[in-house]
Amino acid sequence: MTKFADLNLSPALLKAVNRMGFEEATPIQAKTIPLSMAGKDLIGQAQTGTGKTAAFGIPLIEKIDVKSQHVQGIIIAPTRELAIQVSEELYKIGVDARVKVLAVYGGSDIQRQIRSLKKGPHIIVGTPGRILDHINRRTLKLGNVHTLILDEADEMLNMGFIDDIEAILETVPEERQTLLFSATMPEPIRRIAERFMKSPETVRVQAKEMTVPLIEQFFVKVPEKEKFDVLARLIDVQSPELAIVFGRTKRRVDELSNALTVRGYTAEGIHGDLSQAKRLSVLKKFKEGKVDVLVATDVAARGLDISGVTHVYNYDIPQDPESYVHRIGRTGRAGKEGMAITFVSPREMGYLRIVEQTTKKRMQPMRPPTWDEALEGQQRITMEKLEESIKEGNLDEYKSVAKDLLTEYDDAITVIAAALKVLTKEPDKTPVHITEEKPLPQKRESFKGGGSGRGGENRNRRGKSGQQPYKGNRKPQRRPTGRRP
Ligand SMILES: Nc1ncnc2c1ncn2[C@@H]1O[C@H](COP(=O)(O)OP(=O)(O)OP(=O)(O)O)[C@@H](O)[C@H]1O
Ligand SMILES: [Mg+2]
Repeated sequence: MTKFADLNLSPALLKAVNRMGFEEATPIQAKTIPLSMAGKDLIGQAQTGTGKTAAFGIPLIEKIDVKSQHVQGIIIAPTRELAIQVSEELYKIGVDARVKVLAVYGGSDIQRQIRSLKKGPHIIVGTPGRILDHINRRTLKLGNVHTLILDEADEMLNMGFIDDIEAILETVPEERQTLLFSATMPEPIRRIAERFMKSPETVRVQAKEMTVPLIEQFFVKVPEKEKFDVLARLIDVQSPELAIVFGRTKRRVDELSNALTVRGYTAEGIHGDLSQAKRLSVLKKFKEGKVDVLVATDVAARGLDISGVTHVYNYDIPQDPESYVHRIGRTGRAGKEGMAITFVSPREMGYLRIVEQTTKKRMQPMRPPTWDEALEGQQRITMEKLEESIKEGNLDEYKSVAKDLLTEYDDAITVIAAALKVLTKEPDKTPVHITEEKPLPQKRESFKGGGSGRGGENRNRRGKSGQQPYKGNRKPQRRPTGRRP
């Protein structure tokens, strides 16, 4: 175990890290902070939620000359929400050292950003498009940058982003330090990455699996038509504290969040077609617990750190394994438990295998809950609320009404049953419309190019009898009762 005090940090940084409640450095922090402080180029790969932000943030803050007015560090992130989050974490780390951090991202007032840029921030965190925009307007000059960081590096070097990244790199001095971090780093992308770096060291936190062991992983084989009812029942049974439902398309996200709302859940959607103001307000409500279910495209898959997310539902299985790793990584962060459930239509089973081969972790089959089981789940929530209320006491104002009721109807069981019924959100059967998505193009289930010893026969042994009933899955955290009306 490495203490931050053993990492040669300045007093201001130690103070900040303490205030943030970090007791020990996580493995990726312990391994990369010294290398990074020594000026090495690095590719850092470690599981989701293991503190990669502070792993690159702490050494960067240490290297900032606060007397200078120049931008000295630049961090590029794939989404606006992530850029904001990273800038907030860096602000917390650097506040005692008086390091100024600014987030620049699309969809927000550029003139205001320009005014902030004039105030001499030391570190810029931004999305590629907006950073380039500022470079082209000459409102952002990177000639004094000594450290460049790509958060979610594999995503940033993905085809969609690479031109922008190259254009940004051209304006940063050659003798910079370059740091790349992600939970995933497919080999072809790593090769691209090395072109931008000077004899980089790859630091991988050795883990058996690419995903976090504290996340229980399940799949439900379910025809497209039945997915929505299964989702609703699972939410009823498992009563997540906060849940994220990932859908494949923007239309899917809109339809799912509407349908969930119709059925009485507090759900909202987030995707790239919404205004930035809307995206931020949805996310804020979710963080505050005013929305229980966030329905999202992959725009929310990478990097977002929201405490209290106990369940991730993949309404559609993601097309590539990396996306799966990042999506489910929105739960099970910083040592907490979580549960991930992936819906697979029968024709998409091949994708499930490919995901498992990449993560080196099997998903357990789960049987969809029945209506009765969903009702039991909701009744359990009501019971928890009641028990809590009994413990709290303070019921005097209700006791005389209770006495009246019991005098009028002398069967106490009937009275309590009626009260329970009124308080319980019964699984709702209101019809909803979800447009059917075409399944992904079929992939063969067989394992090409082997080596892991996990051939098809294991998979075939998973008969129906091997499926876990939902009940066996303890829910990771109790939702504080009384959240959902
Ligand atoms: N040493 C530490 N001790 C305790 N908590 C920490 C420590 N370092 C970071 N954290 C917290 O852990 C959470 C996850 O960190 P972070 O978002 O950096 O993870 P990540 O590795 O970047 O994940 P992802 O791959 O999903 O982006 C954050 O809330 C962060 O503040
Ligand atoms: Mg991260």
